[in-house]
Amino acid sequence: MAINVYTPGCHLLCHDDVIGSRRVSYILYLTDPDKPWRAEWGGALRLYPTETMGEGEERALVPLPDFSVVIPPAWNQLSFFAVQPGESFHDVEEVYARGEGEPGEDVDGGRVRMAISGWFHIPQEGEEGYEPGAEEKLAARSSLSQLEGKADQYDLPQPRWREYDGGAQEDGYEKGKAKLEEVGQQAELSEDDLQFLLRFMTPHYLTPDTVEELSELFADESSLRLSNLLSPKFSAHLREFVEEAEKNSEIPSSKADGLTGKARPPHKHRFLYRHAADESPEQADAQTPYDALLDTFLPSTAFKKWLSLATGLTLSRSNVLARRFRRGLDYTLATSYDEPEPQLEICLAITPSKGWGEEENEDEEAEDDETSEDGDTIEHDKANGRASRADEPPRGKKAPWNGTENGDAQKGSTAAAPAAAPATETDGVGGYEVYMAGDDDDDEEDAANGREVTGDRSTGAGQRRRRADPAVYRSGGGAEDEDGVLFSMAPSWNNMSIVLRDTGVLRFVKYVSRAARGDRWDVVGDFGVVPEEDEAEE
Ligand SMILES: O=C(O)CCC(=O)C(=O)O
Ligand SMILES: [Fe+2]
Repeated sequence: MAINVYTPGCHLLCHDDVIGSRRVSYILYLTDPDKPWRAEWGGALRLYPTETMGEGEERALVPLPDFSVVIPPAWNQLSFFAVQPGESFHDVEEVYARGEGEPGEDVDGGRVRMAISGWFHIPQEGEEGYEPGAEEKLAARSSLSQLEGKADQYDLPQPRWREYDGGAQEDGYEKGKAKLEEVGQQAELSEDDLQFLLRFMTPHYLTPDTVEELSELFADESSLRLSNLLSPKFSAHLREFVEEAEKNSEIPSSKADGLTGKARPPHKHRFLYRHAADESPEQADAQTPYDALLDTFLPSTAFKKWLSLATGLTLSRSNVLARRFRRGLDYTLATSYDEPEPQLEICLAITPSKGWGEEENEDEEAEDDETSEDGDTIEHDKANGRASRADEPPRGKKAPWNGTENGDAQKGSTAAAPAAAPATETDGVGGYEVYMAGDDDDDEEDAANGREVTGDRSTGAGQRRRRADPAVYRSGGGAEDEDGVLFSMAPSWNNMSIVLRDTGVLRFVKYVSRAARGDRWDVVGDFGVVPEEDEAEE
């Protein structure tokens, strides 16, 4: 049994309450009896329907991305439901902050959602109705096992990997040329590559000096933040487009079918997405700037080449996805990266609205028309791009990610004593992306195997682990920020993060509060990294 108090900004993400032998969940609402709760204040208990996917061995129950039942709280109201593994998914709607000018005599306008909640369990040993093994059976079907098991195949979006074939053609390329010029994977950018990249990127980032500087920084940090990656001209077009698109509730569609959707299941994530198209359209001028970014620029071989040079890594394949996190709705829960080889992850922030807790950038785009379409020479760059070190504290006044992330805890299946997880004021409007160190158990295991967790806090999200002589083993304690945050970035316009993500590193996007001034927009890309030993054979 627990008492939870939700004040404006508080919410609880989707979960199924399954822990151990819980059978029935109940909630007794203790809102202010003298100020009847209003549905528009939020705070409703919302239930998610499930659907059965697959057949036979592949059969799994999966919750739909949207809730179907909404139960606003009320003084002295009792709600209860059966706890069913993989089925009893529910969440608590954000308690919305009072809008400007809305009446209300006290700070929260009376929006204090207090409730007592608890669980009745199946009969325990010695109790009437006790069935040996019943609890174990329940546990096996828990959402935790769903999380790791066969239900994954029904998750959306599924990765769509694009393989590169060395000299793959981009539109505007002279066929075959790139291939001839390419000596090894990390070849210099050809004149064609430069011409192509200059249609999108700030010229500064394409100069050999900058690329070299970036690769040195990256070697130290395993991560980079690049501001103003997109050229002023392209950025201005794109911004205009996204600002217009923000007025609709969808993600801008693609000519090809089946590329857009809503991420699910909601106990892992929810956001609108669009995959990069498999083929870049024949006519570039029929593209919106959003299409051009997603279908042409980021999946291009030229961009991969540049990324390879900027990181010193040999890259194999990519999976590019545009995302829109709608305020008051969307988030991702922390998920761990479990592949044995690290992967390179980029995120281009293209959120046009302000007020995300990051320093307010002056509008830098607009005027600069110098980056002409036919391509400036790289010497003629305006150095308005800026790379910063990953261990630099995030710019801005507050660091909302320094709070604990209990607001989004997947409590049902992982914690024994969940709390209501109220978000605090320092959470701001959310929407930021965070990389966090995974479970410490791994590190202990590594230590036992004579592996070292480097003690260097500037290592970035890579949290590189190297084999080390057990005699010089140092404990990982104090190695990273105390709260385990390795890297974070708030929504912003035209900034790119590049992070080498190691096995076990967690990543999530904090729920975007309805109080945000807009939605979080970004484009993310995952790139396969060819291990160094194999490079010779490539
Ligand atoms: O407060 C509510 O309406 C539901 C709370 C809940 O789901 C929980 O605490 O697990
Ligand atoms: Fe619950």
